[in-house]
Amino acid sequence: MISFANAKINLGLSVTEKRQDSYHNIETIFYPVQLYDVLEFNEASDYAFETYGIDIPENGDNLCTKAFNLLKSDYPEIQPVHIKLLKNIPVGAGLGGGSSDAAFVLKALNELNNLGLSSIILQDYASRLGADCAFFIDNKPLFAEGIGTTFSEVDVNLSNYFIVIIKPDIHISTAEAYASITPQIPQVDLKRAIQLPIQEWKYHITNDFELGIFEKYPLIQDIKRKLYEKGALYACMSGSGSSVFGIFEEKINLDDLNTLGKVYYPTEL
Ligand SMILES: C[C@@](CO)(OP(=O)(O)O)[C@H](O)COP(=O)(O)OP(=O)(O)OC[C@H]1O[C@@H](n2ccc(N)nc2=O)[C@H](O)[C@@H]1O
Ligand SMILES: Nc1ncnc2c1ncn2[C@@H]1O[C@H](COP(=O)(O)OP(=O)(O)O)[C@@H](O)[C@H]1O
Repeated sequence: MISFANAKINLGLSVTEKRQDSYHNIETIFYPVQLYDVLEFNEASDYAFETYGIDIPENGDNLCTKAFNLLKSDYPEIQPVHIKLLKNIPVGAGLGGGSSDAAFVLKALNELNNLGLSSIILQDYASRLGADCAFFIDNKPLFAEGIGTTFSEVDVNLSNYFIVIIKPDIHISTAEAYASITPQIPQVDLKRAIQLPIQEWKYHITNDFELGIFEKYPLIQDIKRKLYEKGALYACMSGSGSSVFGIFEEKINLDDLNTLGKVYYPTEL
């Protein structure tokens, strides 16, 4: 079996409160984008995991293995599997690649072993692997609050626009980004603001991580500025960074910005 685990961008993000459990409450809109990791699952006598493509900094077990172990601990009947991951989504980019891999492993194991787990149950397992992970179960645009795992529907469709993502050679740790932020009550109702014409988003929709991250890494702010200079209707850092996305009315080639970072053009498979 082959799964294509896509990335996400955050259309706006407010960090509203620090919680007792050391996490933060946030408000954001998760939007899936067509930039993919590839996961191949083959029958095996013992569990095995291999990765190719972009290097993943070691930080304990890979999230794919964590996902396998988590589900196996509750469902011992799960068959061993050999997982091959082709890593294309940049790491430490705010694109949720690791979380997506983990969510797609949960979904694949559910299917391969006929476990019949519902979306809600899979979301619960996913949220134990990472706050971002639960969104990738249903993998459709969603407004998220709480730690990013309480969802409600949102009507936003960018399929007629062209999205470009630029990832500078900067790795940002999510935990570090949260540690250096001062939570505040949002000035704007994101769910309402997203209903405005996209040309107006830049006046209303912000990402609270930008302030601190731009100060520390001015290159990331330069990328956002460049995207507007090139005609983006809206540009914003994704999640805790370091990638920045621009939404354009029409297809555009931004290869000349590759001195600032790697330029990605997410497209349907
Ligand atoms: C900021 C966001 C926005 O979508 O994504 P990224 O930019 O990393 O992709 C998410 O909130 C990231 O979610 P995720 O990357 O899954 O975080 P986790 O692995 O659960 O947590 C990593 C660390 O980030 C902090 N953390 C995470 C989520 C949250 N709501 N509050 C937090 O304070 C905690 O210190 C935690 O130990
Ligand atoms: N399959 C995976 N892909 C990417 N990162 C992974 C994976 N498994 C574990 N990780 C760890 O998760 C960290 C953050 O991953 P990722 O989700 O790509 O970043 P971001 O928080 O920017 O969305 C990495 O630094 C790495 O140590």
